[in-house]
Amino acid sequence: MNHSHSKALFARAQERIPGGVNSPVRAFRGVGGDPVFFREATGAWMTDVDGNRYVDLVGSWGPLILGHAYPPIVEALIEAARRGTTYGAPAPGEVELAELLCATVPSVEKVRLVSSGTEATVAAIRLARGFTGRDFILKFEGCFHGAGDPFLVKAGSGVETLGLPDSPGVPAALAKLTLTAPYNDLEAVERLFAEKGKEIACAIIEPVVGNMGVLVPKPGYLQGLQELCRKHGVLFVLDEVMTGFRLARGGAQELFGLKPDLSTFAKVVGGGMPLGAYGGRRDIMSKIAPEGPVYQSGTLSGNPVAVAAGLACLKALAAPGTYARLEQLGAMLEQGLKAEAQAAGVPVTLNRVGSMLTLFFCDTPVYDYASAKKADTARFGRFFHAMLNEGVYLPPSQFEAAFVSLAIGEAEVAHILAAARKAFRSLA
Ligand SMILES: Cc1ncc(COP(=O)(O)O)c(C=O)c1O
Ligand SMILES: NCC(=O)CCC(=O)O
Repeated sequence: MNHSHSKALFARAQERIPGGVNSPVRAFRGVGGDPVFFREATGAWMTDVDGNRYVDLVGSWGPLILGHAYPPIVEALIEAARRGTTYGAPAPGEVELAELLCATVPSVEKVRLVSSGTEATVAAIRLARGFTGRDFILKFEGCFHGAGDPFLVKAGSGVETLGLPDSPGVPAALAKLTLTAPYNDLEAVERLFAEKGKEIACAIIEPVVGNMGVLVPKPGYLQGLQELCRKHGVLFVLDEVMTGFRLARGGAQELFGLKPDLSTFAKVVGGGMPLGAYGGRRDIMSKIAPEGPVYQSGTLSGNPVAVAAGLACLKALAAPGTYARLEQLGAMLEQGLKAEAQAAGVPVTLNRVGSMLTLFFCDTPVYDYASAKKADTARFGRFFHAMLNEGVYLPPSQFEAAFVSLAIGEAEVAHILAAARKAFRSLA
């Protein structure tokens, strides 16, 4: 594959953009080599600036559950843009989207729209602190909740890929307020709450983790965490930025029967446009300004073009069979990838929930941060490049989730598995 135009653009980009990218995970630091620049994408396929084509298993890191340039979304946002790209004043679509969110996710009684997942999680933490009057928060080792200060402590995703577990620039006094516990370990939370429970405003968690690769919650783990939170007056915050509208229409909380106090959303809810949301219990959400004293704002919050894309996306996902189809596609890939790895004699652990999956290059189970770190990242890097060369775009890090979209059909599944056969054999 020729990547000369990508290489030339990357050289220029590095002069003027830190690391040549506008978000660290896009650089190929976790797999080596230079990132590919893209010029267009439709459905399941992306075309790079050199004309190479790839089946996309990144989906812009989660939003593109319907594939690229899904026509009803494109039409909705063109139509919205014609009526003005932003008003800085309320508009009907915001009410419609808020009502739809509350109707779809019953724990959400009131919701505020923002422009990214990071904004949603930062606001949810401020609100939890403002509501409880407590300063500490609990997060889980290797979980990622965006690039807000409170979360850059034992964070996953690009922070893990680059080996920057605790970012400079976050004052130590602030980082000290973020407590951590291993994912999938209730006893650790029990011990922590026994000691410090009364000072902890909230526990925030990725219900199914995507940001150290996919990790599946042990049976009863999330329910147990919810109970422990209730017992200690700690707000239970589900970060559904990746899982919302993806694992089920009502997100991971529907799948696992949870009732969080607050939830955060982004990615799918914006249909590929910059849109996030946080919401939950009415009494808690009523503390947000101007109804209450906890301040949070945004010039482009509830942007009419983003809202139109979000509404079109959520309406399309309401079609019968959506989540069964995503499960079927995920299962086909899981079975096929495992079979190809086994045939080539390459040990792997494949974690999957619905349309989120990660192939870990290790033969031991992966259920927390420590076990994820056992994966052979150098081997993943070689697999990644072999797949890229065969026209499959995977997330460029062992510690990220691959996302399956509804644009993937039987032909794309066959393409991915044929590429994997070659890629696994090249490792053996
Ligand atoms: C679980 C989770 N929470 C929050 C975020 C932050 O979202 P954004 O990148 O839109 O700020 C992300 C992804 O970045 C995420 O995966
Ligand atoms: N796991 C990474 C993401 O979900 C967000 C992508 C980004 O940080 O650019």
